[in-house]
Amino acid sequence: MINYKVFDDGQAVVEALSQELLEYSQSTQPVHISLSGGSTPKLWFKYLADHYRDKINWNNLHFWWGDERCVAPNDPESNYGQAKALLLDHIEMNPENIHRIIGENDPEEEAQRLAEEICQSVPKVHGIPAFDWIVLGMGDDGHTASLFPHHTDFNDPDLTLVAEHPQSGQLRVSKSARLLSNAERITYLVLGEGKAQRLQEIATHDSVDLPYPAAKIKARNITEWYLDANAAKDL
Ligand SMILES: O=C1O[C@H](COP(=O)(O)O)[C@@H](O)[C@H](O)[C@H]1O
Repeated sequence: MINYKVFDDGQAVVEALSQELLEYSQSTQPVHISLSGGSTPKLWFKYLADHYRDKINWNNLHFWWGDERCVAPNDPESNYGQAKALLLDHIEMNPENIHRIIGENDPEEEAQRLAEEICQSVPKVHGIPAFDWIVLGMGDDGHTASLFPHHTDFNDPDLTLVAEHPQSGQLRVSKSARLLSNAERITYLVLGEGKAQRLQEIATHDSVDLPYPAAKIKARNITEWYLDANAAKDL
């Protein structure tokens, strides 16, 4: 049974996510959170900067990313650059708690460096780093992070990898399926009518019969989908 949380609109979705982040920030332990890239989280980042800047204890949180385009942070394609402009530049957060994927580095070396940083910083469960909360998006094609349909090795033993976007050929550094799946909690954040058909397909098929990483990757404990009414219209 897929755990859907459907809200009237995107604003209501990001308000709910912001409340979740606020609760994490009240923890007495450091909390490791992985943010999604792409266009969908823009609304959330802006909302956090506008409404939660002074409420959240940012320094209890560590921010990571699910994936990054192999570009510099000032490139409009950069996931980190987007989060910086919309959120990080507007809050007081210790720079040491911001673990960006360095998109301008050599991709293979960066994937290796990132895996080492994760291993050094994130507490392990079953011998694998276990993020407290991973927020992921879903592309129209069913990809998540930079794990693409028909191009993902779900048995890859590595924690990170270099992926090539199947259409554009753009290189990206991504968390692997193994690392994502060891999270305590995964929240898919999916907004808009453009995603409705893919969501309907995922809702009506067993994930083993689908090629979509977003359908297959589930957390150790909680896997949930935060949707607006447009995205959920065919469920
Ligand atoms: O998890 C993710 O999902 C998105 C999907 O992007 P969107 O533009 O449709 O919101 C992906 O491309 C992104 O890099 C990733 O972090």
